[in-house]
Amino acid sequence: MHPPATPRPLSIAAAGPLTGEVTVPGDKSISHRSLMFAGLAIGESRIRGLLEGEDVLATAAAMRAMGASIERRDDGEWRVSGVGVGGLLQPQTALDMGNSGTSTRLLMGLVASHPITATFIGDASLSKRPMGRVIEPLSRMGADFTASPGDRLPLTMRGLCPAVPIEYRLPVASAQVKSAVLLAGLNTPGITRVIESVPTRDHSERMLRGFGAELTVEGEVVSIRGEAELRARDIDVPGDPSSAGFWMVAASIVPGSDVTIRNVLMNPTRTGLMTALQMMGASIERLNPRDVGGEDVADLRVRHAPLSAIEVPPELAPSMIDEYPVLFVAAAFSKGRTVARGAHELRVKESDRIAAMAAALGLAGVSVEEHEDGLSIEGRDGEPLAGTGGDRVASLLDHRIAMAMAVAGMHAAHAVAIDDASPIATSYPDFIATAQTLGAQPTWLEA
Ligand SMILES: O=C(O)C1=C[C@@H](OP(=O)(O)O)[C@@H](O)[C@H](O)C1
Ligand SMILES: C=C(OP(=O)(O)O)C(=O)O
Repeated sequence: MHPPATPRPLSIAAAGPLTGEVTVPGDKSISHRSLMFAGLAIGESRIRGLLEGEDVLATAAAMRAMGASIERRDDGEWRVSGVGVGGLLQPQTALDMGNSGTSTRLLMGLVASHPITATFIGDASLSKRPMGRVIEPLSRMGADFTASPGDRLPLTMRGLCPAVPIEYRLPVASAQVKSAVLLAGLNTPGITRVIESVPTRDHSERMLRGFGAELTVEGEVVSIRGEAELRARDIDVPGDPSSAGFWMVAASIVPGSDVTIRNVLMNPTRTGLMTALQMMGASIERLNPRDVGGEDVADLRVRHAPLSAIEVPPELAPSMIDEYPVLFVAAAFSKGRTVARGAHELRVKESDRIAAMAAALGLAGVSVEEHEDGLSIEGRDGEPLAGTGGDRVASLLDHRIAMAMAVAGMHAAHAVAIDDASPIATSYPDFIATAQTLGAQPTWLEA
């Protein structure tokens, strides 16, 4: 198994308004896919703005282990020369996926239709997450699996070439499962179809088309023609709306704040948090809207505003699935009781995010009711949080819990302490430094 990182306890307390400009790192979903698709394409792709977080670096290492040439230049641009669809090589050692569900499930899709055997391992968090949701369709396409009990990592899979095209109706709203099947379809003769009744992020569809795959979306049906040839291209990765979400909430809850977040991806499958915050009364202005490589991008100016509780529409869930932890923080400062249901998927992320946030907010003095599929939160109508006293919030190897609770600390009478902030490096290595530039005062504690 992946060795655990040394825990890095952190404390954060109110330090006045947050002001200034931030640039968030490249979108995580697009970064993973850039490396995978460029790694399968013919020719050299150049990628600018890649997220250099641990999750994406795990994807880079795995693609290298299967033959792609991937280099980072000193100016931050990444150059990738691919192996061609069908050209992935047998990895010589186990593929270490670290903490990353996206790397694991999408790469399993790629391996499924190549004539190679690969072992996937991950950290303690990833090793608890369900892989049956991809094992099931990929087995139908002909891949063979030996997984740990409960269809978990470590697992070894053997791809089949040629694989069998399938038509697959997603039993769960998941872009990772959709993408795994489409990626397996890339090297499968004929047409592979995925039917999704609830739309999820569509980066695989947009980007595969951009790389030259024959992919169509008709209503709920996504179809890809296999034995595709992908051609290298240049990619500018826009800023990650999930990372921007922390500053949207921080600026909304800390009195006097005025923060501009530059270059944020505004793909409508990703803007659910912004919609929910605006329903709560947040002041978020979309500035300078533009198109970057086929994606909508804008700068966001967020100013402090009193927030009101809402019933979070469950249909927003897929477009804000990773943002619930920080939405729960916004709810804790709102006037009234916020109810967020229909988000059962949160139980199978890096941690059980429903239980983790109920415990974390409870420790910081917020009254929370846990439901099987969400939380109800009694808002404090703008009053600062009490803080965690002598206790520390458990981040449970989950970057989003650590960052959400750091945001909560930015409007707390006494510090919010977090037992381990090291998971933040999986998706947002500069988060703490950025918090400091905006005026927050995080302090590292003794382990
Ligand atoms: O496809 C992707 O890039 C992702 C899909 C989502 O997972 P699910 O497909 O499990 O909902 C999301 O939580 C994850 O952070 C990234
Ligand atoms: C769920 C997440 O990522 P992954 O599934 O890739 O681990 C996340 O980033 O919140």
